[in-house]
Amino acid sequence: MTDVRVALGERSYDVHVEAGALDRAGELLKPFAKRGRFVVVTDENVARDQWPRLSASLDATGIAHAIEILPAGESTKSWANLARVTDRLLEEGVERSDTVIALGGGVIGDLVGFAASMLKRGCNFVQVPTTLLAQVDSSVGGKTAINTKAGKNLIGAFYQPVHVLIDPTTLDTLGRREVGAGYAEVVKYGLIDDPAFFDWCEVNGPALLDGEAQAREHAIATSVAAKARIVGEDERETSGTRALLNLGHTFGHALEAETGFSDVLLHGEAVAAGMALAFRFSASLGLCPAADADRVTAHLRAAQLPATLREAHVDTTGAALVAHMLHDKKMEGGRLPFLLARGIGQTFLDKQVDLGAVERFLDSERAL
Ligand SMILES: NC(=O)c1ccc[n+]([C@@H]2O[C@H](COP(=O)([O-])OP(=O)(O)OC[C@H]3O[C@@H](n4cnc5c(N)ncnc54)[C@H](O)[C@@H]3O)[C@@H](O)[C@H]2O)c1
Ligand SMILES: O=C(O)C(=O)C[C@@H](O)[C@H](O)[C@H](O)COP(=O)(O)O
Ligand SMILES: [Zn+2]
Repeated sequence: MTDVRVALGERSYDVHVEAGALDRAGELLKPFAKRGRFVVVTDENVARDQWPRLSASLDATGIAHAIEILPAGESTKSWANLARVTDRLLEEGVERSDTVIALGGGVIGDLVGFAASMLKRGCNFVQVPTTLLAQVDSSVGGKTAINTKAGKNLIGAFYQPVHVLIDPTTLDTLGRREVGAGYAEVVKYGLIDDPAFFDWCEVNGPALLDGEAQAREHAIATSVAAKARIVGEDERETSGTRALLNLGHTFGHALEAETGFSDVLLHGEAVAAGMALAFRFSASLGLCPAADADRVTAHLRAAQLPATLREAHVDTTGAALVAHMLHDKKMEGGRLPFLLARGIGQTFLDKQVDLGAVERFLDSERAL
């Protein structure tokens, strides 16, 4: 069992990690059920595999509940579903001091968090993440959003949950491909500033991907602690510290846009390819040893994650990918700050990157 505090003044909250916590959720979440009632939003797969556990626990504690079940997948992060969730919360008579539960992966967490930020100008929400990606990354930190025609997460808000409840055993029903996608965001913490954790991933990644409980819990606890520390330092991504969490995402979001935010390329898979590209781009600029870029590429491939444009199912020009990047939220004064690396565990934000060089690099990558 681990508890991590996200320290944000009056918006501080705890992230509670405990195997089996979902079966005790009624008791653990009771303090947030102000009127003895929760509205839970989830998706169809989680409704089938994990909702029965939460619902039984709420029943056992005498907490009334209503549930809204959305379709699964990235396309659920849409204006239409934002309207559907907010309409349902209004129908259910949710008040500002009530708490909505987001039960699911990053898609549900991002969408429901955004809906909660808008409902009567903000009601409480609890994240109960059920994918590895959501447990190590998206449930913590308060970035909420939907996708639009122009790109990824372009409409959203910083809006913190009041609590995060993580039960690693919910991952027992998650598919191998989705576990792999979450693993990319685990590896990210090692690559950002924790080379010893990257070493740990090289040794223990296979066990984690196989669902070995100890490896899984260590990865979740380490990732949540890293994310809480970074978010605590720079909640709204203004100082440059939080931008480190965007390693691989400028390339990755462009790859997701190119594949139409579809099942062809999951977010975590796009991030894996994006991190490999960021390391090889850094090596091509002479910033990072080629051996480190090779090590990153090899580790992601060993985890069956894509590490090249071809492996990410993207066959387009550097210019087309850079055009997607111009929507990146890090754009500042017409320039795009890039996350580059001097080596494993030495990521930094470079504000002077020439987009022409990015374009030429991506064109050269098409041959791989
Ligand atoms: N807010 C943030 O800080 C942040 C961070 C990282 C990623 N994200 C966002 O998260 C999203 C990706 O999240 P994701 O990878 O969790 O995808 P997801 O939410 O689409 O879940 C992946 C799939 O797994 C299914 N699923 C979820 N839990 C399950 C379980 N326990 N058993 C069986 N099936 C289960 C879902 O139904 C879905 O089909 C992207 O939109 C990304 O932009 C946000
Ligand atoms: O929490 C953050 O900050 C992150 O950047 C985490 C990322 O893994 C996540 O995908 C996030 O949603 C990307 O944010 P965006 O601002 O680039 O949309
Ligand atoms: Zn991400």
